Amino acid sequence: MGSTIKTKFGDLQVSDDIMSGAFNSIPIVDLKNINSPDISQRRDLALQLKDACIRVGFFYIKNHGIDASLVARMHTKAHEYFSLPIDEKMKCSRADSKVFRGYTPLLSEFDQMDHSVGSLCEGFDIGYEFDADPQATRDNELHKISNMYGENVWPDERVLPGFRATYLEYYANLLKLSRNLLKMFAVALDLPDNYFDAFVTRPGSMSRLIHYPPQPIPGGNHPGIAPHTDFECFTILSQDSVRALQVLNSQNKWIMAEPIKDHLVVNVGDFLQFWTNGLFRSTFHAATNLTGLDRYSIPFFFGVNYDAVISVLDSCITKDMPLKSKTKSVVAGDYVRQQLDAVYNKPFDAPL
Ligand SMILES: O=C(O)CCC(=O)C(=O)O
Ligand SMILES: [Fe+2]
Repeated sequence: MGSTIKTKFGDLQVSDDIMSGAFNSIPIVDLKNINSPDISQRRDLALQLKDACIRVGFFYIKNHGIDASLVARMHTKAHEYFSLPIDEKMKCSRADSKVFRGYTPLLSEFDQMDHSVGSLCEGFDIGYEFDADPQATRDNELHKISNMYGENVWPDERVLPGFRATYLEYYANLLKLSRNLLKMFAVALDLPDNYFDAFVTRPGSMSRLIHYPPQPIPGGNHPGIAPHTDFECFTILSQDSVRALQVLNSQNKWIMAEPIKDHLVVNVGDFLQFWTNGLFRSTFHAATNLTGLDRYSIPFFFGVNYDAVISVLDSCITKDMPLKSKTKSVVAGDYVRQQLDAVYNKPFDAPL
């Protein structure tokens, strides 16, 4: 029993079983000491994160400091947005954006290797803007730095009052948490805790609201999002109480990432996998909503400055772990554009 999935990193042989409820296999990390003045407590946290990133590439976080009421308000705004008439949603069409921002209707995004079946989800994407970053330096015109910076598109304030303000507040809070977490990753890699700071002064981080409707034909299993890895450093996901997210474990079995109240889900993305020469796993995951209920999720994809060059860390290239990728450096914005093009415009014809 099993099947092969074609991925951007090559073919994967996966078991068809879904181990449901097995969230013991996805560790829970308590972030209460993330800002502790006691360096030994922070180092202990960094080691827990390191273990999760090496073994699984996925973990839940609790005591993360994102206010439950802010998360609830954001989910309410997502419901309100997706409940708008399609004509109103299409006024924000992503297809009109040069930087992949705005509204993507049902069945309009694809597996990066195969565009034959559209995903059963609709999405609304935003990206970095100075107003979403209380720490913004505003010392440059972003669009001159990388062609991945650009304008966000927003629904009319009269149609959806408070939508923009709530999303920017949510984004700003997630940015702060992500910059903090990245410091812990630096410690986990035996680097100074500010090692990555210069990479994230204007981080190319997108966030999206996603709505997965119930299966149109009861009993169907149309994928909501095909197996993929995320592109950036890591993703912080808020899912509602409806299950759908599955994670491929190291035995290539799907594990259901059950929703846990007030916890967020974090997964390693391609940049951290690349930086660490594969030590941290950018784990394949997918979402299919079989519940008969509407499901909403809100990923925040924490990246680095789009103009930043990411080079494999020397400390992660050893005799036992020679360089795994074809190239030693990538420009962040170029990589993300290439990946998003394969989702929306033209599939990869061969693995990377
Ligand atoms: O909705 C989810 O649970 C996962 C979404 C996801 O993996 C993505 O947008 O990259
Ligand atoms: Fe993802």
